[in-house]
Formats: sequence, structure tokens, C-alpha cells
Amino acid sequence: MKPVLSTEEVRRLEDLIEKEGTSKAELMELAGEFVASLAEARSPKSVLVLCGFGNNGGDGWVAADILSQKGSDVHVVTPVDPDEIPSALARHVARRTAGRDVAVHVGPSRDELVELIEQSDLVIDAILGTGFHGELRPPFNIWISALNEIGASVISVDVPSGLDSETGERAEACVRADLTATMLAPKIGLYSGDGPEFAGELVCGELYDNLDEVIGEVDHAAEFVDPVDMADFIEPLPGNIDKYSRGSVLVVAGSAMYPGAAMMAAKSAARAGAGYVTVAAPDSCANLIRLALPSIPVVAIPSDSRGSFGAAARSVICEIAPKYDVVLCGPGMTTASGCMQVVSGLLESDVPLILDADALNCLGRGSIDGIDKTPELLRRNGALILTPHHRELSRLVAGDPVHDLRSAIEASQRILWACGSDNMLVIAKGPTTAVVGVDKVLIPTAGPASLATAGSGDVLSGIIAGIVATAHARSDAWPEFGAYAVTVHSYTGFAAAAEMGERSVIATDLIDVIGQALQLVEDEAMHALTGLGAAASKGE
Ligand SMILES: NC(=O)C1=CN([C@@H]2O[C@H](COP(=O)(O)OP(=O)(O)OC[C@H]3O[C@@H](n4cnc5c(N)ncnc54)[C@H](OP(=O)(O)O)[C@@H]3O)[C@@H](O)[C@H]2O)[C@@H](O)CC1
Ligand SMILES: [K+]
Repeated sequence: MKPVLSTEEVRRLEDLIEKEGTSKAELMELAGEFVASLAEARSPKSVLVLCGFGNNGGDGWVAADILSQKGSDVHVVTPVDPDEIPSALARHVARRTAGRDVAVHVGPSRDELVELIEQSDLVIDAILGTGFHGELRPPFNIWISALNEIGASVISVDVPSGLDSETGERAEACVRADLTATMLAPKIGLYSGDGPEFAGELVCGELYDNLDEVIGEVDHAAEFVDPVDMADFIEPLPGNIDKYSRGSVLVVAGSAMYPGAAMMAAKSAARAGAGYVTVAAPDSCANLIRLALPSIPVVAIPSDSRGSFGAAARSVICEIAPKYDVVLCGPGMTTASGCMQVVSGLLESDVPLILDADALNCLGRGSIDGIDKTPELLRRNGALILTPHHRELSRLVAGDPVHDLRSAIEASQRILWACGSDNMLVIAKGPTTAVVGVDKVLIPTAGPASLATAGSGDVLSGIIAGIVATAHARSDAWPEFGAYAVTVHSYTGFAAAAEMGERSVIATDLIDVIGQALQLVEDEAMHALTGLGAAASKGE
């Protein structure tokens, strides 16, 4: 797992590294070398380096110097003369570079800048890094809009200029990079909000030899989880198991209005490896589900007049629930009063429980000022996983805005910390999904845009249930299993897009490729472990 840091955590890390004997000036040299090596790999004849006032600019000046020594034709654009650069570290390297074989352009007009961009094969964006804040001031807004308009090939240093490294919010003008060379550790804003779209490919320069030791001494906003980190959680099926010991799931879901959600969640749980999946659905839709899923038993539960779970549902469901390794409750269920009672009944039981979709809406409706203010609703002996998307999560915390990764992590942590429960997990779904436990945040590989389709969430909750059920002996590692499930879901997106085309994928396609996705994740994990490289390329 790779640490993902907040801006403050990066500053603390730099201070620690300095205490260990590597100065910030040395780090700047290493950062510049790293950027230059990435640029060199593209064999540019002519490179344009756009430098700002701060240390991000300093990294750019160092890279410019190295590239010119290696034979590239290098131009540097700076808003002020090197002698007037306010950051002492950056001023030092700027003066040094300006005295060498590099063409320096101080405060060019927009037209002059456009000409320089057009003449270069590669642009290095060292305008703003972690120090960017507030509204983007001239001339940088003009530089950035010119750069984006021309569509130049761009390597951004640390973060794309104009992107807030903490929130991932972008200024009106923000560099659209092909590659972002981030220093020491990725910044959380690169995964949040506009970050993934503007950063392009992300590579991290570790810069410091003992980074692994020092980085453990600062908090981590999150950890990025690769398929290789899943290797411990992928086990071959032993020969001596039966359908029950392989993991059993009860899917409490569906209504006359939304029977499909129950079908997709149940089928996904089975495809993800659970040996025995049962659906408990209102009798209004039970027969439909039976017909659609011949391999899955369906328990018909008395409905209300609208075809949702009725008043008797709670006692029937709570009686059968403890027989299963995991209960998944919510898809397509509606928030009728019978459903609210089912959710509260299941919460009172000890069975490991996943609450998704309408079960979360029932929870939200059952608390007055947000569930973080009524943690007693969620305190239980059994494990609990909540799988809200941003709107559901916002409803759970009484309407506080949740619109990106960072706000999703904050809202999830508020719920978890209020409950103080270490057997609880929030899987906050979004373009980048976070698996938030009481003491760790995991960010699994994000899937393609094809996952943004109706029913995709039902597939994910089914995959989570299937994977968690098969891992019943290891409930201590639910965050890791949650991250594994999210990764598999992401890979269903890649695999389905490869078959159907990214725009045409529908949720049922995702279910059909769960097996392929499991295999892709496993192959990638094993190849990385055995040093063969990531040969499995996401379904390509
Ligand atoms: N992490 C590491 O280990 C290492 C980090 N290193 C590098 O240091 C970078 C951080 O450097 P940094 O702190 O000097 O900040 P940086 O991003 O250059 O910007 C500050 C300047 O921008 C200005 N400015 C701010 N907002 C603005 C706006 N809206 N519009 C216009 N201007 C604005 C701001 O002006 P001020 O707000 O002070 O008036 C100030 O002059 C980091 O990203 C990485 O690349 C490496 O060198 C070594 C290893
Ligand atoms: K930058």
C-alpha cells in the first residue's frame, strides 16, 4: 500500500527528512532530477519549462538545467527575473540555471508564450505546487489557458498547476497534464475532485532513500491499494469445501417497483464467490426474481400494499438472518415503514451486515440530525459495512455537502469516530471510492467511466457481500477485503468496456465479467509479486 498524504502531512514529512540530514535544497535537486528523467524518456528536442515564484518553480529550474546539459534545447518562462524570485531556494537554482545554456524569458506576452509553446515538443509545468491557494492570479491564469488551448504535451511537477493539492478542486484555469510527477508521496487532491481528470498518469518520485522508514512517522490521509496488495487476500478454493463453507449471503432487497436491484446484487454475490446466496424479497416480486435467478432460492416476505416489505417482514427476516455469514440489505428496497423496521431489526442482531442503497436512506430517515449525532443506532456487536454514494452519505450526515473524495472521507470518519467502533466500515462510493475504517482509509484502483451506470452500485454491494462472505474467518481485515471488492468492481468496468465499448456498458454486463475481473486482479497481483510486472492489463 502506498501512502497518500495531505499537504500538511507532506510538510511534516519534509521537516522530518531535513532532521534526518537531507535538506529541502537537496530535495529540490532530487525532485528536478526526477522530472528531468521523466522528460528525457520522451526524447524531446525542445523543452519549455514554465516556472512560478515558489519551490515548485525551483524544481522546474533544476530540471531545465539538467535537460539542457543533456542536449535538449531548453527555454524557461518565469514571471520575474531570477534575482527577484521570492523563494530563496528557488532563487538560488534559478540564478544558477540562468547562467548556463538555457534561454530565459521573463514575463512574456500571451502571443510570445503561445509561440514558445508551439515550438516545443514538451512543456514542464512548474508553475504552482502544494503552495497554491485562493484565486489563480495573473499571469498564471493566462499561461495555463494558453497551454491547455494548444494541447501541448505536459508533465506537471508535483500537481497540475491550478489544482488544490488538498481538495482536488481546480481553479478556472488548471493545467491538463499528460503525466504528473508527484514528489515523495501522492497528494490526496490528486485522487479527489478534479484531480484524477487533470493529473493524467501519476508517477511518484520517492527522492529519499529511507523514505519507507520516515513516512511511517507522519499520519497518512489515505493509502493507495494496488492489486499486488490483495495478494494475501486471494486464496485458491480448497478442495474440501461445500456450498455453505464457501460463504453464504442473504440478500434482503427488492420491491414491486425495483426487483432488478435484488437480482443484480444476488447474482453478483454468487459470481464473486459466495457458495450459497438466498434472496429475501417482498412476495410482490419474489416470483419474478425466482424466474430470473433459477440457481438462487428466494424467500417471499409479506409485502405492504405498494409491494415493499410489510409489517411482518422484520421478524421473518431477523429469524433467518443469523444462518448466513453476511446479510446484504437495501438494493431496490424502498424506504417504506416495513423496510425501516427491517433495517433496525438487522442492526439489533449480531449478524455481519452490509447496508446499501435504500437501507442507508432508511437509516438517514431514522436519525434526526445525522447518524453521526445518533451513533447508538449503529453500535452493535456484529460487523457493519455502509456503502453510500456521495448523495447518500450526505443524507446520512444531515445534508452536509459531500461532493468529492476528501469530503466523503471526512463525513465517513465523522460517522465512524462517533460510533467508535472498530468493526465498522464505510465504503464511500464515487469516481474515486474510499474504504474508510476507524483507523485507516484505503483508496483502491478506480474504475472507468463505464461504471457510472444505473445498477452499478447493486453490483458492487453484491461483490462486497460475496467477497466478505468467503472471508468469514478474517473479519479483522474487512477494510482490505472491502478494497479488494472495490478493485474487482473497477476491473469489471475495464473488462466490460473492452467487450462492449465504454459508453455501452450496462450493469448486467458487469456481472457477467466478475469472474474475468477476479482473474485480472489475481494475475496482476501475482505477476507483480513474482516480479514479472503487471502483465494483465485491465482487459485490454
Ligand atoms: N514535498 C516535497 O518534499 C518537496 C517539494 N518540493 C516542491 O515544492 C513545492 C511547494 O513549494 P512552495 O511551498 O514554495 O509552493 P508553490 O506551490 O511553489 O507556490 C508558492 C508560490 O505560488 C504563489 N501562489 C500561491 N497561490 C497563488 C495563486 N492563486 N496565484 C498566483 N500565485 C500563487 C505563492 O505566492 P503567495 O501566496 O505567497 O503570495 C508563492 O509565491 C511542491 O509542490 C514541490 O514541487 C520540492 O522542491 C522538494 C521536495
Ligand atoms: K505544477
